[in-house]
Amino acid sequence: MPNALLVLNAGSSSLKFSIFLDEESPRLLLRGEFEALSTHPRFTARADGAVIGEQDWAPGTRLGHEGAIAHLFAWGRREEVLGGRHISAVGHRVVHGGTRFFGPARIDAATLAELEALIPLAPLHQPHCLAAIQAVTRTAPTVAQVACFDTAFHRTQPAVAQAFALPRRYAEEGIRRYGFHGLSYEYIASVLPEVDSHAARGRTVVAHLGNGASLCALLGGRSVATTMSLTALDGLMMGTRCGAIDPGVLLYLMERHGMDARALERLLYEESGLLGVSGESSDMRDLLNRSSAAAGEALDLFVYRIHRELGSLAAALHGLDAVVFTGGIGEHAVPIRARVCQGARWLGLELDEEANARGGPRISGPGSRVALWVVPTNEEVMIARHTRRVLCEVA
Ligand SMILES: Nc1ncnc2c1ncn2[C@@H]1O[C@H](COP(=O)(O)OP(=O)(O)O)[C@@H](O)[C@H]1O
Ligand SMILES: CC(=O)OP(=O)(O)O
Ligand SMILES: [Mg+2]
Repeated sequence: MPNALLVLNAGSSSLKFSIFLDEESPRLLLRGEFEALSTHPRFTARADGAVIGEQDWAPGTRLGHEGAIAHLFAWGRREEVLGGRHISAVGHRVVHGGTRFFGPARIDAATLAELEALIPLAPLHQPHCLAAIQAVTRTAPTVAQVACFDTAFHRTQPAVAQAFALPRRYAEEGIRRYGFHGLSYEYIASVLPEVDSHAARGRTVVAHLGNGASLCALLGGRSVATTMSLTALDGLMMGTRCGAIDPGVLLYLMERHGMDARALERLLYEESGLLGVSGESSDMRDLLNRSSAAAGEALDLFVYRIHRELGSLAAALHGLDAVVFTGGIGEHAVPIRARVCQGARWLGLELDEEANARGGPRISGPGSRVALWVVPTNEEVMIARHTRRVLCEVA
C-alpha cells in the first residue's frame, strides 16, 4: 500500500495542505486549510468536495503553524482519514530560493539556515514557509522534508532578463531578478501541450492573478521573462502590494516622511495595491461587488498595469501566440478577464464573451490571432511530484 505525501503552502495567517498518494504520479486524496491561525483558528479538510474533517477553536486561540501541524499529523493518524497509511514525506512551497537553489532540495539544518538568510527578500512569505518546516521537524522529526521553490522555474531566463542596471558588485551579491509563482507556471507549462500544442511550442504569456499576481513569458514552455524580480513586490498591482514603483518614491518617503526600512516594508507589502488604492478591500471578489469611485479606480489601475506589462512581455517574446489566465482572479473573475482582453485587442486578442462567462477553457473567438485560455493552476501537485522525485533520487 503506498504511503501518503503531505504538501504544505504556509501563509501568514493560513496553512493550506494537500495529501497525495505517494506513487509515481501522485494522486490527490484530500486537501484543506487552517485559517486565522492566531486569532480564531478553523480547520477544514475535503475529499472529492465533501467535508471529511472540521474543527473550530475559541476566538483568541493562538494555534500558530506549530499547533496546526501537530493537529494535522494527529488527525491524519486516524484510521478513517488515511486508511492506516502514514505520511512518508512533506513537500513545502518555499517562496525564495536565492542564488543557491535552482531546483527542489531536501531540507536539513544547513538548508534551513540558508533559507533563513533570504527572509529579507520575501518578508511576507519566507518566515511562514520556514515556520512550517520547523513545526514539522518538531512534530515528526523522522519524516523527510523537501523545499520546492517559487523562484526555480525562472532559472532558464537569459542573463539580460535577470539583470538590474546596477553596478556589477550588487549582481555578484545576488541582487538580480528572480521571479516567483514558478510552481504555478511550471504546472501550466506541463499541461499546455494537451491544452494547446501550438501555444506550448510557441510564445505564451501566463497571467497568474491571485492575491499575489505576476505574468510570465513562456517560449516553448520555458520562462524567458517575468514581472516579479528580486522580491514579490515588482510588476503588477496586487491585493496589498504596490507592484512596480519608481525607486525615487522610496527616496522621497525616506527623506520627507522619515520612513525606515520596516515602515516602507509595511507600506509596500501590506498597505498598498487594491487595498491601498480602494481604501476598502484587498479582495477582488469583494471589490467587484462595490460601487464606490475608489473601488472603481483600484480596478482600473489593476487592469491598466496588466495591459502595460502584457505589452512588455509580448515584446520580450517578439510576438504572442497565446495568453493563459490562472490563479484565483484569473480563473474566476470574469469581468477582469474581459477587460484585460478588450484593452489588449491591438495585440490580436479577440474575446468570446460567452465562453468567458462560462469560464472557458478556451475564451478566444474564432478570429482571434492570439489563443486565450483559462487553466486552473495546481501548485500542490507540482510540489508532490518534485518531493517524490527528490526523495527517489536520494534513496
Ligand atoms: N469568483 C471570484 N470572482 C472574483 N474574484 C475571485 C473569485 N474567487 C476568488 N477570487 C479572488 O482571487 C483572489 C485570491 O486568489 P488566490 O490565487 O486564491 O490567492 P493566493 O495568492 O492567496 O493563493 C482574491 O482576490 C479573490 O477575491
Ligand atoms: C510569490 C507570491 O506572491 O505568492 P502569493 O501569490 O501566494 O502571495
Ligand atoms: Mg497564491
